[in-house]
Amino acid sequence: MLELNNIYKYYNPGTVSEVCLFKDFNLKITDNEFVSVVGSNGSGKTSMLNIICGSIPIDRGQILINDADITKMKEFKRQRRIGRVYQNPALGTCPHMTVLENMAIADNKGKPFNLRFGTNRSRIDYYRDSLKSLKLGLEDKMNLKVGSLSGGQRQAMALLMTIMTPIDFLILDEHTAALDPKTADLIMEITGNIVREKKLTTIMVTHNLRYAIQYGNRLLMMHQGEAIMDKNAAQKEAMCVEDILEVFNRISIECGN
Ligand SMILES: Nc1ncnc2c1ncn2[C@@H]1O[C@H](COP(=O)(O)OP(=O)(O)OP(=O)(O)O)[C@@H](O)[C@H]1O
Repeated sequence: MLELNNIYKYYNPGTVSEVCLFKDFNLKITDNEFVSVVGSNGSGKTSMLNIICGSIPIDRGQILINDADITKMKEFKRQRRIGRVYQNPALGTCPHMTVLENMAIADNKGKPFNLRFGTNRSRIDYYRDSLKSLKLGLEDKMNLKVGSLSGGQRQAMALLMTIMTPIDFLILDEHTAALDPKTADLIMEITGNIVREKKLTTIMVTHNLRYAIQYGNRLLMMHQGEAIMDKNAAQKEAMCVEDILEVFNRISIECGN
């Protein structure tokens, strides 16, 4: 269980451009939930993910994972339990290293660094099988530099590398936004399979309302630092894209847009 309790977050505090984004913000995400998060630009989605991952500090409040207080835990330590895939496929992989080397690095995340070649025949076979499961032919490109792969192939690899070591949470930060529609569909299919097979608790921020409806068992809508809509699996099941659009329109009228 992940808990954000009574979170306050200010940007540029004490200046003329001070922004209070989160004011007593609360959110609980239970194990095996797959939460789709939607919301207008600037509603606080990425800031919420950054707070969970420890990429930005909070001004007040508490972050708990399974009752353990991680509020002060550094980002690199949280990364052992929280995997994150970004919008930019280049962020999750190392372009100058081969597919095999990238896989080996992900496999050895958190292990002590040494100069031995960190993989062996059985691990290579395991990487090949894992890559094969993506159905992108990457198992035949293990000696190619990752920088020569397409954005979709790199994003699929980034996903695979994120779940190579056991994690408690998978954070997807608009991870299909930079891909063409067909590749985005494919990455979402791979995402759905991985989340189901690994039973990962997942938070997916997306502007694609179709994905928000189709994937996940909970739907959140953020607005001005608040979760203004929170639908459980059954309620979400009964929703369609037009229902979300209707809420978007209502709040934008209320805001005078
Ligand atoms: N580093 C920062 N300094 C100042 N203000 C910031 C900073 N990061 C975010 N903000 C402000 O906080 C608000 C929320 O931003 P955030 O990026 O979390 O929104 P978002 O919902 O992820 O938006 P988008 O859909 O455009 O990615 C915005 O008003 C933004 O300008």
